[in-house]
Amino acid sequence: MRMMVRSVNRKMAIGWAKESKGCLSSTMTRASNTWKDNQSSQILLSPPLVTLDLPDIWAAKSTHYDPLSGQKISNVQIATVINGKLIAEEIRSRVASEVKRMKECIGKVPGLAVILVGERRDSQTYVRNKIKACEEAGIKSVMAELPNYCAEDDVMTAVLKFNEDPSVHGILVQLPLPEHLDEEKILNVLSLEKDVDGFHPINMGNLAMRGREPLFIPCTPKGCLELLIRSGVEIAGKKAVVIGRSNIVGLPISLLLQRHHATVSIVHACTKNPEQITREADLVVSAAGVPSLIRSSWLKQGSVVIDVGTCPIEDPSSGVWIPSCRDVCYEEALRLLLQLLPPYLEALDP
Ligand SMILES: NC(=O)C1=CN([C@@H]2O[C@H](COP(=O)(O)OP(=O)(O)OC[C@H]3O[C@@H](n4cnc5c(N)ncnc54)[C@H](OP(=O)(O)O)[C@@H]3O)[C@@H](O)[C@H]2O)C=CC1
Ligand SMILES: Nc1nc(=O)c2c([nH]1)NC[C@@H]1CN(c3ccc(C(=O)N[C@@H](CCC(=O)O)C(=O)O)cc3)C=[N+]21
Repeated sequence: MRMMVRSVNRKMAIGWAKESKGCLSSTMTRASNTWKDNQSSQILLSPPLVTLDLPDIWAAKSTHYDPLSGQKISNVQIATVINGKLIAEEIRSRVASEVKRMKECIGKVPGLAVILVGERRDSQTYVRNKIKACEEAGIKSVMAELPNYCAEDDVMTAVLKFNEDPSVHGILVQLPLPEHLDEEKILNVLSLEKDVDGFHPINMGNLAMRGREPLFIPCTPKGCLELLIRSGVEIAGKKAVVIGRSNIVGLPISLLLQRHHATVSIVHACTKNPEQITREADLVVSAAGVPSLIRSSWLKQGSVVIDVGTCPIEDPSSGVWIPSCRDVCYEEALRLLLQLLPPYLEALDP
Protein backbone atom coordinates (compact mmCIF):
# COMPACT_ATOMS: atom_id res chain seq x y z
CA MET A 1 0.00 0.00 0.00
CA ARG A 2 1.66 3.21 -1.10
CA MET A 3 -1.22 5.59 -1.00
CA MET A 4 -0.88 8.04 1.87
CA VAL A 5 -1.43 11.73 2.21
CA ARG A 6 1.93 13.41 2.47
CA SER A 7 2.07 17.13 3.00
CA VAL A 8 3.99 19.19 0.49
CA ASN A 9 4.24 22.37 2.42
CA ARG A 10 6.72 24.71 0.91
CA LYS A 11 6.06 28.30 1.45
CA MET A 12 9.02 29.47 -0.51
CA ALA A 13 10.74 27.82 -3.38
CA ILE A 14 12.45 29.73 -6.10
CA GLY A 15 13.54 28.23 -9.33
CA TRP A 16 13.45 27.95 -13.06
CA ALA A 17 10.37 26.42 -14.62
CA LYS A 18 11.51 24.77 -17.81
CA GLU A 19 9.20 24.54 -20.77
CA SER A 20 9.51 20.90 -21.81
CA LYS A 21 8.41 18.95 -24.79
CA GLY A 22 4.95 17.90 -23.67
CA CYS A 23 5.65 14.16 -23.44
CA LEU A 24 3.71 11.95 -21.08
CA SER A 25 6.14 10.92 -18.38
CA SER A 26 7.24 7.32 -18.10
CA THR A 27 5.93 7.37 -14.51
CA MET A 28 2.52 8.44 -15.75
CA THR A 29 2.55 5.78 -18.46
CA ARG A 30 3.49 3.11 -15.95
CA ALA A 31 0.84 4.44 -13.60
CA SER A 32 -1.92 4.11 -16.16
CA ASN A 33 -0.76 0.60 -17.10
CA THR A 34 -0.78 -0.41 -13.45
CA TRP A 35 -4.25 0.97 -13.10
CA LYS A 36 -5.47 -0.87 -16.25
CA ASP A 37 -3.95 -4.18 -15.09
CA ASN A 38 -5.45 -3.70 -11.68
CA GLN A 39 -8.91 -2.92 -12.92
CA SER A 40 -9.19 -6.40 -14.39
CA SER A 41 -7.82 -8.12 -11.29
CA GLN A 42 -9.64 -5.77 -8.87
CA ILE A 43 -6.44 -5.13 -6.92
CA LEU A 44 -5.68 -1.47 -6.46
CA LEU A 45 -2.08 -0.44 -6.38
CA SER A 46 -1.22 3.21 -6.16
CA PRO A 47 1.89 3.96 -8.20
CA PRO A 48 4.63 5.97 -6.53
CA LEU A 49 4.47 9.69 -7.18
CA VAL A 50 8.19 9.79 -7.76
CA THR A 51 9.71 6.77 -9.42
CA LEU A 52 13.24 6.12 -8.33
CA ASP A 53 16.22 5.52 -10.54
CA LEU A 54 14.36 5.93 -13.82
CA PRO A 55 14.78 9.34 -15.42
CA ASP A 56 11.42 10.80 -16.32
CA ILE A 57 10.42 13.38 -18.87
CA TRP A 58 7.71 15.47 -17.33
CA ALA A 59 5.31 17.69 -19.16
CA ALA A 60 5.46 21.19 -17.70
CA LYS A 61 1.91 22.30 -17.01
CA SER A 62 2.41 26.01 -17.48
CA THR A 63 2.86 27.70 -20.82
CA HIS A 64 4.80 30.94 -20.88
CA TYR A 65 3.97 33.85 -23.14
CA ASP A 66 6.00 36.87 -24.07
CA PRO A 67 3.97 39.68 -22.49
CA LEU A 68 4.81 42.12 -25.29
CA SER A 69 4.20 40.02 -28.39
CA GLY A 70 1.77 37.52 -26.84
CA GLN A 71 3.79 34.76 -28.55
CA LYS A 72 4.27 31.44 -26.79
CA ILE A 73 7.82 31.08 -25.47
CA SER A 74 9.05 27.55 -25.91
CA ASN A 75 12.14 25.82 -24.56
CA VAL A 76 13.20 28.73 -22.42
CA GLN A 77 13.75 28.92 -18.70
CA ILE A 78 11.56 31.32 -16.78
CA ALA A 79 12.56 32.62 -13.36
CA THR A 80 9.71 31.84 -11.02
CA VAL A 81 8.53 31.32 -7.45
CA ILE A 82 7.32 27.73 -7.21
CA ASN A 83 3.77 27.59 -5.90
CA GLY A 84 3.97 24.80 -3.31
CA LYS A 85 0.43 25.28 -2.05
CA LEU A 86 -1.00 24.78 -5.54
CA ILE A 87 1.06 21.63 -6.11
CA ALA A 88 -0.04 20.31 -2.69
CA GLU A 89 -3.67 20.90 -3.69
CA GLU A 90 -3.19 18.91 -6.90
CA ILE A 91 -1.65 16.00 -5.02
CA ARG A 92 -4.29 16.00 -2.27
CA SER A 93 -7.09 16.03 -4.79
CA ARG A 94 -5.50 13.19 -6.78
CA VAL A 95 -5.13 11.12 -3.60
CA ALA A 96 -8.76 11.86 -2.67
CA SER A 97 -10.02 10.62 -6.02
CA GLU A 98 -7.86 7.47 -5.79
CA VAL A 99 -9.26 6.76 -2.32
CA LYS A 100 -12.80 7.29 -3.64
CA ARG A 101 -12.23 4.85 -6.50
CA MET A 102 -10.68 2.36 -4.08
CA LYS A 103 -13.75 2.56 -1.87
CA GLU A 104 -16.05 2.05 -4.85
CA CYS A 105 -14.05 -0.91 -6.19
CA ILE A 106 -13.12 -2.87 -3.07
CA GLY A 107 -15.09 -1.17 -0.32
CA LYS A 108 -11.95 -0.31 1.65
CA VAL A 109 -9.96 2.85 2.32
CA PRO A 110 -6.37 3.29 3.53
CA GLY A 111 -5.93 3.70 7.28
CA LEU A 112 -3.33 5.77 9.14
CA ALA A 113 -2.52 5.28 12.83
CA VAL A 114 -0.73 8.07 14.69
CA ILE A 115 1.01 7.57 18.02
CA LEU A 116 1.51 10.78 19.98
CA VAL A 117 3.41 10.66 23.26
CA GLY A 118 3.40 13.66 25.58
CA GLU A 119 1.91 17.12 25.40
CA ARG A 120 4.26 19.04 23.09
CA ARG A 121 2.12 21.73 21.51
CA ASP A 122 4.01 21.71 18.20
CA SER A 123 3.63 17.91 17.88
CA GLN A 124 -0.09 18.23 18.67
CA THR A 125 -0.45 20.76 15.85
CA TYR A 126 1.48 18.62 13.34
CA VAL A 127 -0.62 15.57 14.24
CA ARG A 128 -3.87 17.55 13.99
CA ASN A 129 -2.83 18.71 10.49
CA LYS A 130 -2.17 15.12 9.42
CA ILE A 131 -5.52 13.91 10.69
CA LYS A 132 -7.30 16.77 8.95
CA ALA A 133 -5.48 15.94 5.70
CA CYS A 134 -6.61 12.31 6.06
CA GLU A 135 -10.23 13.38 6.57
CA GLU A 136 -10.13 15.58 3.49
CA ALA A 137 -8.76 12.71 1.40
CA GLY A 138 -11.21 10.13 2.74
CA ILE A 139 -8.46 8.21 4.57
CA LYS A 140 -9.36 6.61 7.88
CA SER A 141 -7.24 7.77 10.79
CA VAL A 142 -6.87 6.50 14.34
CA MET A 143 -4.78 7.93 17.11
CA ALA A 144 -3.16 6.61 20.28
CA GLU A 145 -2.34 9.38 22.74
CA LEU A 146 -0.03 8.47 25.60
CA PRO A 147 1.05 10.62 28.54
CA ASN A 148 4.54 12.06 28.73
CA TYR A 149 5.57 9.78 31.60
CA CYS A 150 4.36 6.51 30.01
CA ALA A 151 6.56 3.40 29.97
CA GLU A 152 8.39 2.23 26.86
CA ASP A 153 6.26 -0.92 26.91
CA ASP A 154 3.09 1.16 26.57
CA VAL A 155 4.36 2.69 23.34
CA MET A 156 5.54 -0.71 22.09
CA THR A 157 2.12 -2.19 22.84
CA ALA A 158 0.42 0.59 20.85
CA VAL A 159 2.76 -0.03 17.90
CA LEU A 160 2.23 -3.80 18.02
CA LYS A 161 -1.54 -3.36 18.18
CA PHE A 162 -1.52 -1.24 15.02
CA ASN A 163 0.92 -3.69 13.37
CA GLU A 164 -1.77 -6.37 13.78
CA ASP A 165 -4.75 -4.21 12.77
CA PRO A 166 -5.68 -4.95 9.12
CA SER A 167 -7.54 -1.64 8.77
CA VAL A 168 -4.30 0.23 9.52
CA HIS A 169 -1.89 0.47 6.58
CA GLY A 170 0.44 3.18 7.84
CA ILE A 171 1.77 3.86 11.35
CA LEU A 172 3.37 7.15 12.32
CA VAL A 173 5.16 7.66 15.64
CA GLN A 174 5.34 11.42 16.10
CA LEU A 175 8.90 12.54 16.93
CA PRO A 176 10.60 13.60 19.08
CA LEU A 177 9.64 11.15 21.80
CA PRO A 178 10.20 12.09 25.46
CA GLU A 179 13.84 11.57 26.41
CA HIS A 180 13.29 8.52 28.62
CA LEU A 181 12.00 6.52 25.62
CA ASP A 182 14.32 4.69 23.22
CA GLU A 183 13.31 5.97 19.78
CA GLU A 184 15.42 3.40 17.94
CA LYS A 185 13.90 0.48 19.83
CA ILE A 186 10.35 1.72 19.22
CA LEU A 187 10.81 2.44 15.51
CA ASN A 188 12.43 -0.97 15.01
CA VAL A 189 9.28 -2.86 16.09
CA LEU A 190 7.14 -0.95 13.63
CA SER A 191 6.07 -3.23 10.79
CA LEU A 192 8.13 -2.47 7.70
CA GLU A 193 5.04 -2.55 5.50
CA LYS A 194 3.37 0.10 7.66
CA ASP A 195 6.38 2.40 8.14
CA VAL A 196 4.69 5.35 6.45
CA ASP A 197 7.42 7.80 7.53
CA GLY A 198 10.09 5.61 5.91
CA PHE A 199 12.26 5.91 9.05
CA HIS A 200 12.84 2.14 9.52
CA PRO A 201 16.51 1.34 8.84
CA ILE A 202 15.53 -1.16 6.13
CA ASN A 203 13.43 1.41 4.29
CA MET A 204 16.19 4.02 4.71
CA GLY A 205 18.81 1.45 3.60
CA ASN A 206 16.79 0.61 0.49
CA LEU A 207 16.54 4.32 -0.30
CA ALA A 208 20.32 4.57 -0.05
CA MET A 209 21.11 1.52 -2.18
CA ARG A 210 20.99 1.65 -5.96
CA GLY A 211 18.44 -0.61 -7.57
CA ARG A 212 16.51 -1.08 -4.32
CA GLU A 213 13.10 0.47 -3.67
CA PRO A 214 11.98 1.44 -0.17
CA LEU A 215 8.34 0.76 0.64
CA PHE A 216 7.96 4.36 1.82
CA ILE A 217 9.95 7.54 1.30
CA PRO A 218 10.05 10.18 4.10
CA CYS A 219 7.34 12.73 3.30
CA THR A 220 9.19 16.05 3.35
CA PRO A 221 12.05 14.84 1.11
CA LYS A 222 9.52 13.29 -1.25
CA GLY A 223 7.59 16.57 -1.22
CA CYS A 224 10.73 18.43 -2.27
CA LEU A 225 11.24 16.09 -5.21
CA GLU A 226 7.61 16.54 -6.20
CA LEU A 227 8.05 20.32 -6.23
CA LEU A 228 11.10 20.06 -8.45
CA ILE A 229 9.72 17.50 -10.87
CA ARG A 230 6.30 19.09 -11.20
CA SER A 231 7.96 22.46 -11.81
CA GLY A 232 9.98 21.01 -14.67
CA VAL A 233 13.33 21.45 -12.91
CA GLU A 234 16.08 19.24 -14.30
CA ILE A 235 17.89 17.29 -11.58
CA ALA A 236 20.09 14.83 -13.45
CA GLY A 237 23.67 16.03 -13.75
CA LYS A 238 23.08 19.14 -11.63
CA LYS A 239 25.19 20.18 -8.66
CA ALA A 240 22.95 20.00 -5.58
CA VAL A 241 23.69 21.18 -2.06
CA VAL A 242 21.59 19.94 0.85
CA ILE A 243 21.91 21.94 4.06
CA GLY A 244 21.25 19.62 7.01
CA ARG A 245 21.82 15.88 7.46
CA SER A 246 19.06 14.73 9.84
CA ASN A 247 17.41 11.32 9.46
CA ILE A 248 14.03 12.98 8.87
CA VAL A 249 14.94 15.54 6.21
CA GLY A 250 18.56 16.24 5.19
CA LEU A 251 19.81 12.68 4.75
CA PRO A 252 16.83 11.31 2.79
CA ILE A 253 16.72 14.42 0.57
CA SER A 254 20.36 13.96 -0.33
CA LEU A 255 19.75 10.26 -1.09
CA LEU A 256 16.72 11.04 -3.25
CA LEU A 257 18.56 13.72 -5.22
CA GLN A 258 21.40 11.28 -5.79
CA ARG A 259 18.95 8.70 -7.08
CA HIS A 260 17.73 11.33 -9.48
CA HIS A 261 21.32 11.60 -10.70
CA ALA A 262 22.33 14.92 -9.11
CA THR A 263 25.86 15.38 -7.74
CA VAL A 264 25.15 16.04 -4.09
CA SER A 265 27.15 17.86 -1.41
CA ILE A 266 25.94 18.03 2.16
CA VAL A 267 26.47 21.08 4.34
CA HIS A 268 26.06 20.73 8.11
CA ALA A 269 26.96 22.56 11.29
CA CYS A 270 30.63 21.48 11.08
CA THR A 271 31.10 22.35 7.39
CA LYS A 272 33.86 24.83 6.61
CA ASN A 273 33.05 27.52 4.02
CA PRO A 274 29.34 26.59 3.68
CA GLU A 275 28.68 29.81 1.77
CA GLN A 276 31.25 29.01 -0.90
CA ILE A 277 30.04 25.41 -1.32
CA THR A 278 26.41 26.48 -1.56
CA ARG A 279 27.17 29.23 -4.09
CA GLU A 280 28.39 26.58 -6.52
CA ALA A 281 25.07 24.74 -6.50
CA ASP A 282 22.51 24.64 -9.29
CA LEU A 283 20.04 23.33 -6.75
CA VAL A 284 19.87 24.13 -3.01
CA VAL A 285 17.62 22.39 -0.48
CA SER A 286 17.89 23.90 2.96
CA ALA A 287 16.74 22.03 6.07
CA ALA A 288 18.78 23.51 8.91
CA GLY A 289 16.14 25.33 10.96
CA VAL A 290 18.41 28.39 11.27
CA PRO A 291 16.55 31.62 10.45
CA SER A 292 17.96 33.56 7.47
CA LEU A 293 21.07 31.36 7.27
CA ILE A 294 21.04 31.55 3.48
CA ARG A 295 21.75 35.07 2.28
CA SER A 296 21.92 36.07 -1.38
CA SER A 297 25.72 35.79 -1.24
CA TRP A 298 25.20 32.01 -0.74
CA LEU A 299 23.25 31.66 -3.98
CA LYS A 300 24.34 31.46 -7.58
CA GLN A 301 22.17 33.37 -10.04
CA GLY A 302 19.74 30.97 -11.70
CA SER A 303 19.94 28.35 -8.97
CA VAL A 304 16.81 26.56 -7.79
CA VAL A 305 16.16 26.93 -4.06
CA ILE A 306 13.82 24.88 -1.88
CA ASP A 307 13.52 26.09 1.71
CA VAL A 308 12.33 23.40 4.12
CA GLY A 309 13.44 25.11 7.34
CA THR A 310 10.87 26.52 9.72
CA CYS A 311 10.99 27.88 13.23
CA PRO A 312 7.44 27.30 14.36
CA ILE A 313 5.97 29.78 16.81
CA GLU A 314 2.82 29.50 18.85
CA ASP A 315 -0.06 31.79 17.89
CA PRO A 316 -1.10 33.12 21.33
CA SER A 317 -4.76 33.55 20.35
CA SER A 318 -5.36 30.04 18.96
CA GLY A 319 -2.56 28.09 20.68
CA VAL A 320 -1.71 26.64 17.27
CA TRP A 321 1.92 26.36 16.12
CA ILE A 322 2.49 28.12 12.84
CA PRO A 323 5.58 28.07 10.64
CA SER A 324 7.55 31.24 11.06
CA CYS A 325 11.03 32.32 9.94
CA ARG A 326 12.74 30.34 7.23
CA ASP A 327 16.33 29.28 6.45
CA VAL A 328 16.47 31.37 3.30
CA CYS A 329 16.36 35.14 3.46
CA TYR A 330 13.37 35.38 1.14
CA GLU A 331 13.67 39.07 0.22
CA GLU A 332 17.29 38.70 -0.82
CA ALA A 333 16.61 35.55 -2.84
CA LEU A 334 13.67 37.25 -4.53
CA ARG A 335 15.84 40.22 -5.45
CA LEU A 336 18.32 37.85 -7.06
CA LEU A 337 15.48 36.26 -8.99
CA LEU A 338 14.09 39.58 -10.17
CA GLN A 339 17.49 40.50 -11.59
CA LEU A 340 17.07 37.56 -13.95
CA LEU A 341 13.75 38.65 -15.34
CA PRO A 342 13.62 40.56 -18.61
CA PRO A 343 13.54 44.31 -17.88
CA TYR A 344 9.88 44.68 -18.89
CA LEU A 345 8.85 42.08 -16.27
CA GLU A 346 11.09 43.60 -13.63
CA ALA A 347 9.36 46.94 -14.25
CA LEU A 348 6.02 45.30 -13.39
CA ASP A 349 7.25 44.37 -9.91
CA PRO A 350 6.01 46.95 -7.37
N1 LIG B 1 8.15 21.67 6.15
C1 LIG B 1 8.26 20.42 6.54
O1 LIG B 1 7.55 19.54 6.10
C2 LIG B 1 9.31 20.08 7.56
C3 LIG B 1 10.14 21.06 8.03
N2 LIG B 1 11.12 20.76 8.94
C4 LIG B 1 11.98 21.84 9.35
O2 LIG B 1 13.27 21.63 8.75
C5 LIG B 1 14.30 22.06 9.62
C6 LIG B 1 15.25 20.89 9.90
O3 LIG B 1 14.55 19.88 10.59
P1 LIG B 1 15.33 18.59 11.15
O4 LIG B 1 16.15 18.03 10.06
O5 LIG B 1 14.34 17.76 11.83
O6 LIG B 1 16.29 19.33 12.23
P2 LIG B 1 17.60 18.83 12.99
O7 LIG B 1 17.81 19.83 14.06
O8 LIG B 1 17.47 17.39 13.32
O9 LIG B 1 18.76 18.98 11.90
C7 LIG B 1 19.25 20.22 11.52
C8 LIG B 1 20.42 20.01 10.57
O10 LIG B 1 20.89 21.27 10.18
C9 LIG B 1 22.28 21.35 10.40
N3 LIG B 1 22.64 22.72 10.81
C10 LIG B 1 22.32 23.35 11.97
N4 LIG B 1 22.86 24.59 11.98
C11 LIG B 1 23.54 24.72 10.83
C12 LIG B 1 24.32 25.76 10.26
N5 LIG B 1 24.51 26.93 10.89
N6 LIG B 1 24.88 25.58 9.06
C13 LIG B 1 24.71 24.42 8.40
N7 LIG B 1 23.97 23.39 8.87
C14 LIG B 1 23.40 23.54 10.08
C15 LIG B 1 22.60 20.36 11.52
O11 LIG B 1 23.94 19.96 11.39
P3 LIG B 1 24.62 18.86 12.38
O12 LIG B 1 24.12 17.53 11.88
O13 LIG B 1 26.08 19.05 12.16
O14 LIG B 1 24.15 19.19 13.75
C16 LIG B 1 21.59 19.26 11.21
O15 LIG B 1 22.11 18.33 10.31
C17 LIG B 1 13.59 22.59 10.88
O16 LIG B 1 13.43 23.97 10.70
C18 LIG B 1 12.23 21.90 10.85
O17 LIG B 1 11.23 22.65 11.50
C19 LIG B 1 11.32 19.48 9.39
C20 LIG B 1 10.50 18.46 8.98
C21 LIG B 1 9.42 18.69 8.04
N1 LIG C 1 7.06 10.91 12.75
C1 LIG C 1 7.30 12.17 12.38
N2 LIG C 1 7.16 12.51 11.07
C2 LIG C 1 7.38 13.80 10.68
O1 LIG C 1 7.27 14.12 9.47
C3 LIG C 1 7.74 14.79 11.67
C4 LIG C 1 7.87 14.36 13.00
N3 LIG C 1 7.64 13.05 13.32
N4 LIG C 1 8.20 15.22 13.97
C5 LIG C 1 8.37 16.64 13.71
C6 LIG C 1 8.83 16.88 12.30
C7 LIG C 1 8.61 18.31 11.86
N5 LIG C 1 7.67 18.23 10.80
C8 LIG C 1 7.15 19.37 10.16
C9 LIG C 1 6.05 19.30 9.32
C10 LIG C 1 5.54 20.43 8.72
C11 LIG C 1 6.11 21.66 8.95
C12 LIG C 1 5.57 22.90 8.33
O2 LIG C 1 5.88 23.97 8.75
N6 LIG C 1 4.74 22.76 7.28
C13 LIG C 1 4.07 23.81 6.53
C14 LIG C 1 2.91 24.45 7.24
C15 LIG C 1 1.73 23.57 7.55
C16 LIG C 1 0.74 23.33 6.45
O3 LIG C 1 0.51 24.22 5.60
O4 LIG C 1 0.16 22.20 6.42
C17 LIG C 1 5.07 24.84 6.00
O5 LIG C 1 6.26 24.50 5.85
O6 LIG C 1 4.66 25.93 5.60
C18 LIG C 1 7.22 21.75 9.77
C19 LIG C 1 7.72 20.61 10.37
C20 LIG C 1 7.33 16.93 10.58
N7 LIG C 1 7.97 16.10 11.38
